[in-house]
Amino acid sequence: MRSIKIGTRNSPLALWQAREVARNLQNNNYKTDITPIISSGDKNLTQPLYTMGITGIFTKDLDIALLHKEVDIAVHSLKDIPTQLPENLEIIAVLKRDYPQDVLVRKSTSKNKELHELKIATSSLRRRAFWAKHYPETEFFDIRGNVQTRLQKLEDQEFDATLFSLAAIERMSLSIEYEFLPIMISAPAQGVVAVTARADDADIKEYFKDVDHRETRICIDIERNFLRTLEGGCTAPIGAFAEINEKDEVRFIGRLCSLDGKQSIEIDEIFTWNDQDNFGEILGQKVLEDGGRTLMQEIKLHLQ
Ligand SMILES: NCc1[nH]cc(CCC(=O)O)c1CC(=O)O
Repeated sequence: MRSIKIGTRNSPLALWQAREVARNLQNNNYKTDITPIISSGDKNLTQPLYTMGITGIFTKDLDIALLHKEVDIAVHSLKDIPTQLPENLEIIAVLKRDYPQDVLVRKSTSKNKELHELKIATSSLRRRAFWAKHYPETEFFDIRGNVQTRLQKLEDQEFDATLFSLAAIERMSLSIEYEFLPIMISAPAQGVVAVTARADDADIKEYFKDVDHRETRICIDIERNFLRTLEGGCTAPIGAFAEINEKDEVRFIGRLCSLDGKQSIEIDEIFTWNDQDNFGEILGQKVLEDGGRTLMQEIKLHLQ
């Protein structure tokens, strides 16, 4: 049997996620081989990128490696994968979601401040807007880089706190203090590891049939269809979280917010799932009709 070539970005979090998928495959007696893809930019392509519909900055290089058959699968944080995949690529499996929440991490010298006093470092439109909705006087700072770099910047720079995905903290086994934030709604598909592959690779798709986690798949389909319905190719402060309760119903919470957090449209619904209805689209349409269309136009104008 061939060894399955796993493509991944080179960050510690990405490598952890790739190893997690490898562990899953090894449990089913498949051989694996992890290939970190470092470079971005030009590879010698005969076909222009735009004709392949490649958009995501985090996923682009791995999309190309897949399409060139340099790797058999790619592993990503699903929240980094655009709602529109390049032609002939598919999400063939998602792992069980564990930690979807955003959490607050303070620097050691800011432990005693009130939430509304904190200077917050985050480059996420969603995290800024949702935070500003509750604490409108907040001063925000940009922060980029992987989890470890961001923690170092937190200690070195003038801001008090930053927001992380709890999944990232757990996966990196970081022993840091964090606080849950009921004011946040996580990004669509946050906390979920996804595997992409070529849509016509029947062997690979067969290997992953048992890996795909059904409940997670149901929830992320709703969240991503909600996002796709709202955004129309533009990034905006959008939160979406679906979960299946003890009665086998789906609870969905979603939010579209203006960039400054002053206006927001919320949705909180419980429904019985079936595979005929596109609930994500139905819920997204609801938000659009409830003032979301105007809000999205304003956001697009601001971001241009
Ligand atoms: N924004 C980058 C990013 N993409 C995926 C994760 C973490 C893993 C996940 O939540 O799926 C992170 C870091 C973060 O949000 O703090």
